Amino acid sequence: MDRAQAPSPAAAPLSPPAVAADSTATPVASLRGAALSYGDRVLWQDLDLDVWPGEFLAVLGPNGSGKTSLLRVLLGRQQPTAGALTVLGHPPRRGGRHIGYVPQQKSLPAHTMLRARDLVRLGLEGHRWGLPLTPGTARRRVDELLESVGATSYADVPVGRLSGGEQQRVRIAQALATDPRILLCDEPLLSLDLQHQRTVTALVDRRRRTASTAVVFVTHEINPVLGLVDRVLYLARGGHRIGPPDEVMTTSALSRLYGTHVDVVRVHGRIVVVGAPDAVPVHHPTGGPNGGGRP
Ligand SMILES: Nc1ncnc2c1ncn2[C@@H]1O[C@H](COP(=O)(O)OP(=O)(O)OP(=O)(O)O)[C@@H](O)[C@H]1O
Repeated sequence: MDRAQAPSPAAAPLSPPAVAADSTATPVASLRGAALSYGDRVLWQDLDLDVWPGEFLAVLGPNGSGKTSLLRVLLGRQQPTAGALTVLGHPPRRGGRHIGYVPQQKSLPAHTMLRARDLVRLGLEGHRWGLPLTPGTARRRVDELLESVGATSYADVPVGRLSGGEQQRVRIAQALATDPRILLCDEPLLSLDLQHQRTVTALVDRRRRTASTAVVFVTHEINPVLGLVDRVLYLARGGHRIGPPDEVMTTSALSRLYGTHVDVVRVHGRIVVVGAPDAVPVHHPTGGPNGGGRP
């Protein structure tokens, strides 16, 4: 598939989704012509995207398609190879304020003695500028954050002893400590059972509804968040497709993106993708007029 046939990567910035119907809203993150390559391997390119306050953007794609790398770019931990990018009106930089990050879940070592409240406190202190919080204020804020995710009962338990789902709640409390206007979540549902998946998605959804925090949610599985998603950004083979789930999660859209026939079927309200290649073949640009075609 060459670039002329590439699935219409948004050529112009997209309109705010319904959730951001306020015409005066400004995007919390904007990418124009953004690209990321490692060596001659293009993960994504020509990415034009505005993320709106209160929007729930799901980022999908096979292993190695560059989902985590996109979050790293938004966090200022990775420079895009091309294009322009702003987050909360500025070029992203490490430790930026009002950006919450829930990293990909790795079980915390069993011997970790940090308690749940210590992790949340780190989130609170790590992002503060100016005068430090008084101990009483910090403690109250930590308690509020733990309560907001239903983690009060294990606030003083070392996190290494918590279950995966409990640890995930604490991570979300930590991410909310920055009072984020954009919340970046990297596969927060991984290895959680259905009940914990529901809890985590409900927490994230509540935050965006009560505080208009934009959510960029990397996931392998759209079904647990299907009812919440405003738009999908699907990355594959160095290309991408952006739009509402009904436009992106279709046989024709994903077949074009993958360059091979892929079936997308809906069964009992769930979306099942059949035949998508698991991993991303390495893509070498040929250096054509649009920055490189496909092999
Ligand atoms: N610093 C780096 N240098 C070179 N290659 C890298 C670097 N960081 C990531 N990669 C490669 O870029 C590709 C995309 O990685 P990334 O973690 O963004 O993918 P992903 O879509 O999040 O994958 P997964 O679904 O498996 O988590 C991977 O093949 C990875 O090995």
